[in-house]
Amino acid sequence: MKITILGSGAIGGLAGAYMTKTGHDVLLVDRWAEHVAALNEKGLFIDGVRGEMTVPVKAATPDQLEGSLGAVLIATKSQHAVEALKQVIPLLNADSCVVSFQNGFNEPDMIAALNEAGLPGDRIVMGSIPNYGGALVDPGYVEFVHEGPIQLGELNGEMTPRLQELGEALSALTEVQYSSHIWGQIWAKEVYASQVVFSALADAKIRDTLGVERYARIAGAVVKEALEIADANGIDVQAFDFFDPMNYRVKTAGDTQKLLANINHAIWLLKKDQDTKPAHSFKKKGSGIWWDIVYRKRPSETRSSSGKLIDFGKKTGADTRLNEKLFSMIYEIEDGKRELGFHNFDELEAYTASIGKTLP
Ligand SMILES: NC(=O)C1=CN([C@@H]2O[C@H](COP(=O)(O)OP(=O)(O)OC[C@H]3O[C@@H](n4cnc5c(N)ncnc54)[C@H](OP(=O)(O)O)[C@@H]3O)[C@@H](O)[C@H]2O)C=CC1
Ligand SMILES: CC(C)(CO)C(=O)C(=O)O
Repeated sequence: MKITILGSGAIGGLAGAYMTKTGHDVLLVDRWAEHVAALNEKGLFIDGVRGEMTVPVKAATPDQLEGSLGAVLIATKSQHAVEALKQVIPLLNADSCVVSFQNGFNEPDMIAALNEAGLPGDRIVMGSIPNYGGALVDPGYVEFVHEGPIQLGELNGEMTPRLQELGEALSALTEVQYSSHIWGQIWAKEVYASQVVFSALADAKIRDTLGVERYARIAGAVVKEALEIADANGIDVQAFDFFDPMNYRVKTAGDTQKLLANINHAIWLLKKDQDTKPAHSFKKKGSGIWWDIVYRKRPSETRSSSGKLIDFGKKTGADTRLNEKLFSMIYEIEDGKRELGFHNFDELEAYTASIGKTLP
């Protein structure tokens, strides 16, 4: 199966390297010209949870694309998903397969862009959520930060030959979980993402933010509200390895303990592979949101992914105040109007109490 990956950073780069290594015909595409040059000259260097290796890969910039692309995986940040897709629309046809291989509610916008070009978007687009983690450190260098499965599914829930074929190719990297409810899976990652965004209010390790009960309680309240936004939209939010929505439907103090246990379990899952690698000093200490703000010094994908959660909430009249406050604090940090730091947690804690959303 020929596979073209648009956006070959942490997520796209790792998938592309492992699939290439097992003999698949993969082209890694990225708009960062130095990264593409390094990939072609030296291959992709990977370190982190599985040790070090260099994988020779084929890479190109988007303007070099021509001919048939095979299955297209879009692994940019969500704010770049549609523009990445639009670049390749002239090379697609009604039988093409395009996978949103990233976080965020990207599929409806991708379908709309394809429909606008006269292509059957709902047939072409497939959904996915990668749950392994990494960081694009330098051109040609990705740190593999934690293990995790990939969820993959047709938007109509069917098991199709192309889904199976792509799943088999991706299993060169990690476990592929076929989902008949991929939209509920995508929502689950976005609901959970509210606590990921929360942890980026300070330049600190996840264990020092979500790992502290006082802060985990605020994060839990934010995720609880996000889940209520999903409920208001009639979404069947699915569980995944870091997150079980059942644990966030809090009514009693006992329920809060279950929620805190879920957060601790997520931290354990994200960190367990790193704990066995004391020789490697991990560069990525927080989430992808933290990585963009602190390490790459640029806006994260919060506006384009979590921002849409607020739009979904407003459309259905759900209460979005806590998530809106949190995201506005991140936007202020990105716009240089607010400092990163633990004072942000104090402010959000006070706001949570002021609107009566402190967990019991
Ligand atoms: N990293 C992680 O641990 C995890 C990430 N995810 C999700 O996966 C997605 C990808 O994240 P990640 O791999 O970290 O992102 P990275 O920033 O590491 O990589 C994305 C790459 O795509 C490039 N790009 C942007 N627009 C285009 C375009 N139009 N054509 C070609 N290349 C383009 C970017 O270039 P430029 O820098 O110029 O924008 C960048 O090099 C995100 O949605 C993220 O939330 C999910 C689970 C874990
Ligand atoms: C799962 C998690 C939090 C960790 O890699 C992620 O999706 C990210 O870093 O953006």
